[in-house]
Amino acid sequence: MASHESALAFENVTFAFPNRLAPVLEGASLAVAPGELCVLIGENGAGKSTLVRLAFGELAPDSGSVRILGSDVRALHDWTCVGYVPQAGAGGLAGFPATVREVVRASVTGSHREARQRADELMERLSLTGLERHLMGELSGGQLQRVMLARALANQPGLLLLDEPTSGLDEDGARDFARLLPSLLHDDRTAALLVTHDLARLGVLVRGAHVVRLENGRVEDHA
Ligand SMILES: Nc1ncnc2c1ncn2[C@@H]1O[C@H](COP(=O)(O)OP(=O)(O)OP(=O)(O)O)[C@@H](O)[C@H]1O
Repeated sequence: MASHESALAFENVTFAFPNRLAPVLEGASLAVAPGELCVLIGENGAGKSTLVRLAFGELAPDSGSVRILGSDVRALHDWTCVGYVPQAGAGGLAGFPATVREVVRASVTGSHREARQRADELMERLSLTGLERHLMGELSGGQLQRVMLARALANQPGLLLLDEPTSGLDEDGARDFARLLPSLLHDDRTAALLVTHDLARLGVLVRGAHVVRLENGRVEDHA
């Protein structure tokens, strides 16, 4: 598939931190098609977080290009087409004095009615029904992470970036998250890049996914 049709495309990307001689990425290429779930694995220090930071345009490649939905990330103006789910606990919302409904609704752009409908739909699909009036501080780690996912999907992004979304969750929390994610992506044709070192716990999710490995600065298909 040509890169302009990919939800996320790294083409021959090389990147080194200024204070380091060895590049973290060295000719790395990766294409995530619309609607595709791509799981990126790799050893500690392989460069997974660096790759995500390049996808956000927070770091710029020394050579090669990073494109999101056809636009070079440096020229991307409307970031509502990208959703982000941080590591469990990293969202910083646990102590936020707001209810689940307020947090999800406030993430939807659009009219009051649209926001209410979309938030209600997301809370239902993420098994948050019944928790709408709960304060963020009253939720378990798994419930909090599902709220983070609802927020990230609020505006039907074309691309979702998830950085170790299940690390720090207990078994049930990780399993629920992995069970819910694929159908949500599928229904909205949302592409996703999910970074993890925890393939085993993502069982269900990984079965339908394109799994790639970052090793020696390059991205290879995982056998
Ligand atoms: N700001 C920085 N300056 C210099 N080197 C860095 C910086 N950030 C990361 N590195 C180095 O870049 C390499 C890749 O780090 P990165 O955090 O991207 O790996 P990772 O695959 O995400 O690892 P982990 O699974 O441990 O999170 C490592 O050698 C790391 O020490």
